Amino acid sequence: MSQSSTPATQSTTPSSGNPTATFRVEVAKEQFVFSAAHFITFAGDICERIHGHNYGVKISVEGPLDENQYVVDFIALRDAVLKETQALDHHVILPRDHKEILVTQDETETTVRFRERRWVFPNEDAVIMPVVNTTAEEIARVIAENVRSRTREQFGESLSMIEVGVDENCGQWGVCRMPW
Ligand SMILES: Nc1nc2c(c(=O)[nH]1)N=C([C@H](O)[C@H](O)COP(=O)(O)OP(=O)(O)OP(=O)(O)O)CN2
Repeated sequence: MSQSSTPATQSTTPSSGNPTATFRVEVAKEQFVFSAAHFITFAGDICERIHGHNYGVKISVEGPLDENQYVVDFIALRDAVLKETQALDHHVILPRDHKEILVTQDETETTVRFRERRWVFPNEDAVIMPVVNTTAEEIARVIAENVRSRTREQFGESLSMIEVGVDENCGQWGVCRMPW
């Protein structure tokens, strides 16, 4: 017989080939790109001009193998990340928690103030993110938290770690790693 007669759902000992092995799934697809505008402050009070990036994303999760010998299904993880990248694509990303970049919304418009400067966007163009500064590191954290909550029911509690990297500019990665 060319195929195993063992059904995929039969319980196996995780990492049965080598009990000391650990496993990780990484997904880094060309589709994981989002084009978005942002600006940050740095060095205390320097506020960048608004500008855009073609951000890239990669993700990995660590944990034991399941009955399929998967950490998690690539496809499920890929689709969860795509929901995040698609929600950010062609938007301006604004910080919710910055002390001086103040973001307010009325029924139609999002107004942003930094000292004497002011920017106004249609609400549908703006994503207000729960971050202090919209750095690659903080965007990575939010994507990691969102993917974790989106997939927790499906992937269960046995995973140990999730890590998301956000690339701002062809190799400049901010990475966030957190417990599952
Ligand atoms: N650790 C981090 N460092 C920096 C971040 C960051 O998120 N994490 N972000 C920035 C700025 O957003 C900056 O705009 C980065 O953009 P970039 O285009 O790479 O910078 P340049 O304008 O110098 O690049 P060009 O290639 O000249 O366009 C800075 N640091």
